[in-house]
Amino acid sequence: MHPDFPYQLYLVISEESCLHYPLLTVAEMAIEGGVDIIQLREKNLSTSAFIKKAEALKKITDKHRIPLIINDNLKVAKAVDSFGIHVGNNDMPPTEILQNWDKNKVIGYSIEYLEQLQNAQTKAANHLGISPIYSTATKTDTVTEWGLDGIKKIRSLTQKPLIAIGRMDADNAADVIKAGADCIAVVSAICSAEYPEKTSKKIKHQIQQQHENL
Ligand SMILES: Cc1ncc(COP(=O)(O)OP(=O)(O)O)c(N)n1
Ligand SMILES: Cc1nc(C(=O)O)sc1CCOP(=O)(O)O
Ligand SMILES: [Mg+2]
Repeated sequence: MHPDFPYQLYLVISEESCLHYPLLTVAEMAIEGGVDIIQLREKNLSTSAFIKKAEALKKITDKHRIPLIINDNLKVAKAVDSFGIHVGNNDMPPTEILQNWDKNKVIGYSIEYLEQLQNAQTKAANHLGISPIYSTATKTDTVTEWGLDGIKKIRSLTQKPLIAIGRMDADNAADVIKAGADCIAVVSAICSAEYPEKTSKKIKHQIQQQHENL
């Protein structure tokens, strides 16, 4: 486990991605199954509707004492006093977030190009999303498909916590951890599962087993 990011299974959730139950139900089931951290990623809500949903989700994450990350929107993150925010190359950059939010807040930043590892945004970020490991129908505006070799390369260039995202599931989680990722981020494998708790448990087990072997 990375000392600066003691989370192994990261749920990225939106209402749209939840196929069998409402978002709050999926979140609670996933936490029961071992999810350690949750990001609320609502790309089509107004800021006020995003805040309402984030407030409802934060009640659950607070109850279970796990961190809530807000995708993209600093106003929402501030309104709910979230643990942190996740941004990519088309969002407010980490350096600007640092200037406009409490210094103890946590910033995640997506890595799409190797050159980003040398930039000021990576330096300002607390952890990095490897974006994506494998191409996925859940997010189609991506550039690099990093694969296992990409994870190894990025691992050799930075000590920051690495979050693997993009078509992650129980079948590939162990290989991704073995390649150097610290944490696995999941949307559809959990949100579209008939049994989100059982699926989360399965993925978490694969991650933990692999961490023990390293
Ligand atoms: C953990 C994690 N990693 C990467 C992303 C992608 O962020 P971004 O590149 O800003 O794309 P959108 O999610 O905003 O579409 C993420 N959200 N979480
Ligand atoms: C939110 C997100 N970001 C990505 C990136 O590559 O940066 S891929 C992605 C969606 C991942 O969904 P699934 O687990 O269903 O493949
Ligand atoms: Mg973004």
